[in-house]
Amino acid sequence: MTSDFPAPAGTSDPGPDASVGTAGEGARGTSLIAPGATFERIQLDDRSWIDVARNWMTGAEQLYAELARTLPWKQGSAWRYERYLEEPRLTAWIARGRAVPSPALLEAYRALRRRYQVDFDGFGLSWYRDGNDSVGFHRDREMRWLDNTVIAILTTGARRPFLVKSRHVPAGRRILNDDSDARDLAPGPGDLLVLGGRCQADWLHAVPKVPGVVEGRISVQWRWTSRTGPPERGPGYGAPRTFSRPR
Ligand SMILES: O=C(O)CCC(=O)C(=O)O
Ligand SMILES: [Fe+2]
Repeated sequence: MTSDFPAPAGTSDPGPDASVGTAGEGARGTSLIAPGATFERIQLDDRSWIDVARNWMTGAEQLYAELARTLPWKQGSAWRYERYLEEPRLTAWIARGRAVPSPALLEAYRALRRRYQVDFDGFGLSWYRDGNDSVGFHRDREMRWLDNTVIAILTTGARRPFLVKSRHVPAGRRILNDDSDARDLAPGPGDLLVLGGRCQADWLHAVPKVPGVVEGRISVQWRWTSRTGPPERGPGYGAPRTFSRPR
């Protein structure tokens, strides 16, 4: 399974404002987060883990339709093969302190903050319109400090593969596009994945293409970094880089 290019969503530096917008707050009387949802922790290695909470949120199909209809979706691009290519998905970013577009997302944000006791940055969203949209193996390097991060990802819409694999595989074993060592967490609507510890330093993740899938998937991502350890250097994922000889 391959994607056009590795491509993490836009994240931005945390702003000074720790609050979230209140649009729609309290509009829905009942909780959408399952109070008794089970969190299974997958220990990838000593310092990297992923929590999986199946059916964490109810109503994720309706939420998909609402987000698809109402968010300011953008077509991102990245510098690849010496030119800008369109990213095969749409993205949206709701900065911290801005109104949250849906009460369900505000509730999710609050539940995550309570559980993980970290101050997440804004809301990132990715829309895979069908099985042709994807994001290749990558790390969320835009966060810069990857030593200790928490990245929560809520799935709405279709179930798609979500692959995770170590980035420390001996070069000889890393055959191009061989994902046989990857683990598929296959999150369905309402499922929550939380990637923590050194996941962004030592592990790669991807949402590969699935030919023939026509339903869309929207993921919502909340990110936090401890801002400890050495920061990432080098260009961000979309930045121009050229490998041709200088003229
Ligand atoms: O859509 C997803 O589940 C993952 C998205 C992702 O990895 C990213 O945008 O950095
Ligand atoms: Fe990512």
